[in-house]
Amino acid sequence: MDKKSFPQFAVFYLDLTCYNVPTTYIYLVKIYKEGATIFMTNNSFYLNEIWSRTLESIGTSGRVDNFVFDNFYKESNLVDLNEKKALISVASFIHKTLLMNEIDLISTTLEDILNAPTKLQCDIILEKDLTRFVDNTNEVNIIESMDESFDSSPLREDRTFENFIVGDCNRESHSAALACAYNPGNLFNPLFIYGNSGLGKSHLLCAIGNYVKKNEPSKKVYYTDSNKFVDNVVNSIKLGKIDAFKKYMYSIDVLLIDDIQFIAGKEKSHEIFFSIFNELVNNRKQICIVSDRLPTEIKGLEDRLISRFSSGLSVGIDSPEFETSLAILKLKMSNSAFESRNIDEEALSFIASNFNRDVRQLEGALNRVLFYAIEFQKDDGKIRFDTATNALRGQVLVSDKSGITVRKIIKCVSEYYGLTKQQLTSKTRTKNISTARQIAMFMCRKLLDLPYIKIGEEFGGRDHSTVMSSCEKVEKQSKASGAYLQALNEIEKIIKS
Ligand SMILES: Nc1ncnc2c1ncn2[C@@H]1O[C@H](COP(=O)(O)OP(=O)(O)OP(=O)(O)O)[C@@H](O)[C@H]1O
Repeated sequence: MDKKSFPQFAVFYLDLTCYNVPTTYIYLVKIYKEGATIFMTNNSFYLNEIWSRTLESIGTSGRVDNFVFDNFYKESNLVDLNEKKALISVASFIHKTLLMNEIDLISTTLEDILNAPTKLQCDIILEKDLTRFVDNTNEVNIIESMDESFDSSPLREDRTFENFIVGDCNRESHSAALACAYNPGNLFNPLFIYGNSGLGKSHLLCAIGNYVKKNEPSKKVYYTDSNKFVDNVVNSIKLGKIDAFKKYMYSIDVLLIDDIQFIAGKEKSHEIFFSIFNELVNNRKQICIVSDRLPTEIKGLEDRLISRFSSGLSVGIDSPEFETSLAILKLKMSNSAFESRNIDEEALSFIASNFNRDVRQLEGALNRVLFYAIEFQKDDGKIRFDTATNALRGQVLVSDKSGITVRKIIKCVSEYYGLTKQQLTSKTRTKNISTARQIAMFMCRKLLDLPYIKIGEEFGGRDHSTVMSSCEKVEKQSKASGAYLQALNEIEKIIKS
């Protein structure tokens, strides 16, 4: 062969008599200087032949209902085959589910037809996924490419660093997220972002993904919430593809996991995630995780995962303060269909100061005002303070009704024990002050469901583990002493009054 002129073509014949197939199997191979690819094959004649014999055998075996056979089996095709694996394509997810249930029958029949010396692993793929892997010149590598189909969650392209408003509440998490996106795998690994619902954690996760995809398109980004991850683990185990799933996950460069708290209690997923975690971190691949609480506060999470999650950087994200809320509202206005509506600063300030528990609440209040304005406003179209207060009247009352805040809890508990508020949040450890402080922390957890870390911050920057053990002590003591329990009940009543 003249080695200087590439590409060249060669024809190979494959002897299939061991499989009792009379068809000659021909490959037209395109040879380059660096290697070769199969340019064309009569693969499909051969596969059709095998598959029609397999179906005939299944159809006449009496093991499948005729209706099912006509509607599901006959609609399938054998699209690839090698000595270890067979790949069958079907039209819909329902077909796939039904045939997966009968995979043993399919594989044993196929093995019989082929007179296969070893066991065959059969996989079922949707036709629509198949087209992604096949082009008209190359029919190979379908089986290898199948592993691409492990579902991720959609990465929201509209959530970027550019449209994330930064303030004191989220500065640290924003900087850490940006640093990870800029230099994945090398700075903080894993990055763990925690905070209450609606504060922008998923937004930051998507922003990391979008940034990497834009600036380093060769890197493989995978975004998933932990429910989807658990589904993938369960399905992969069911389909005998867990090794393929792990292999696929090992190939990811940036793994973004939302709401990790939902993995709690799912033992098998813990195990799989643990090995994926170690593999990625050891290979300097970036992992970013978000949760509504610190790893140590997630009940039902294995210790080894807690320690892995805590081994990188954990950053919190808080409720937006007034200025950040105002800036977010202005951004949302400029991006909304109501961009042209004129809303005055006072109306925005009203929303920013009354609905800033989280950003979702801010967005909801703004939308309510905008729709209210369209529905009821008959003046010059400018949305003013009174339009906003009218639109949100009921909502403000509702949020005012409970009225319980950390400040109120500290005030009530300190008054109950004849202490000052400063004593309650101080470092003093005298018994009566410690007892009152523990109760106040416990009430913050019970009545406001605040994360331990947040309670710690409110009580003079205490460690979350101190808060956790204070709450446990109060619970224990309330079970041991009737008088203590009575005091607790009285305090709770005062706080709620
Ligand atoms: N700083 C911010 N700037 C602009 N938009 C923000 C900001 N923070 C949050 N948002 C917006 O608020 C909404 C809720 O944010 P997101 O879904 O990221 O919250 P989350 O903390 O992940 O909540 P959950 O835990 O419930 O999933 C989204 O529309 C997001 O774009």
